[in-house]
Amino acid sequence: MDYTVMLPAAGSGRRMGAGENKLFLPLAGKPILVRTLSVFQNDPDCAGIILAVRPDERERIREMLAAHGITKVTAMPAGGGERQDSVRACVRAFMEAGGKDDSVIMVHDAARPFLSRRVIRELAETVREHGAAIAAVPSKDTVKQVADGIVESTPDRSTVWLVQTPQAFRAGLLAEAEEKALEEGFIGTDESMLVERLGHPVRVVGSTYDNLKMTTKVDLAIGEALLKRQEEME
Ligand SMILES: Nc1ccn([C@@H]2O[C@H](COP(=O)(O)OP(=O)(O)OP(=O)(O)O)[C@@H](O)[C@H]2O)c(=O)n1
Ligand SMILES: C[C@](O)(CO)[C@H](O)COP(=O)(O)O
Repeated sequence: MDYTVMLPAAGSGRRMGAGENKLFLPLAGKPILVRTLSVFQNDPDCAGIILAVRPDERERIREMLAAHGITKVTAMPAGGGERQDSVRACVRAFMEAGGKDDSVIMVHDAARPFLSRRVIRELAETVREHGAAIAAVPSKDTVKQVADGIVESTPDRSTVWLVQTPQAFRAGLLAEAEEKALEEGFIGTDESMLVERLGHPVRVVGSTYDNLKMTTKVDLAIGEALLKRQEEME
């Protein structure tokens, strides 16, 4: 089941505090960006990768792709100030290159190198039928809504899911949701929020707890430990 992946990689890694884009940091010897790209490079169902980059990093990334045998990147549009702008640049590049409204596209954070092929497959199958599907895990913790340091409410935990990427959509649906958000000045923290605003139902596919986003130094340490365990099991 073919899909094309939109990979926003144009962040600054402020919370990682590395002084450069965190995607260049090594995770057990390989840059985080290369680890994430390799998942899609090695997935026969992935027809292509569109990578949003910071213009001043384009050349360095090009060299990295060549050095690591990543051949599926078909476009590298300039990312924007917000993650959502970077994803929109990818979707526009996809459509301009002849992408069809009913093509399956996935959006995946370049900073999440541990996604599983099983989740990608289930998302692709679900989106073919329903148009929109996201990866998520049930919350293991009790969640509170808090205002000014005071608990306002406690949502029923059985209804709370922690959302990850990939998030998969029919291309035309996501493009419409993004353009509406742009027109209305709405900024969401994921693509699902934009599609929800169109009133389109978004399905949830059960993912794995190790599909972590490398956001802070603690995540890097956990990532190293996960890779070590994987190597020991192989
Ligand atoms: N303007 C932006 C912001 C983020 N991203 C990408 O979106 C993904 C998830 O974002 P996040 O983890 O927040 O990355 P950063 O923005 O780099 O980190 P921070 O918010 O700590 O600065 C990353 O792959 C990041 O490169 C992007 O392409 N364009
Ligand atoms: C899209 C996302 O990864 C879902 O958890 C997340 O919302 C990205 O958030 P960030 O603000 O870029 O860390």
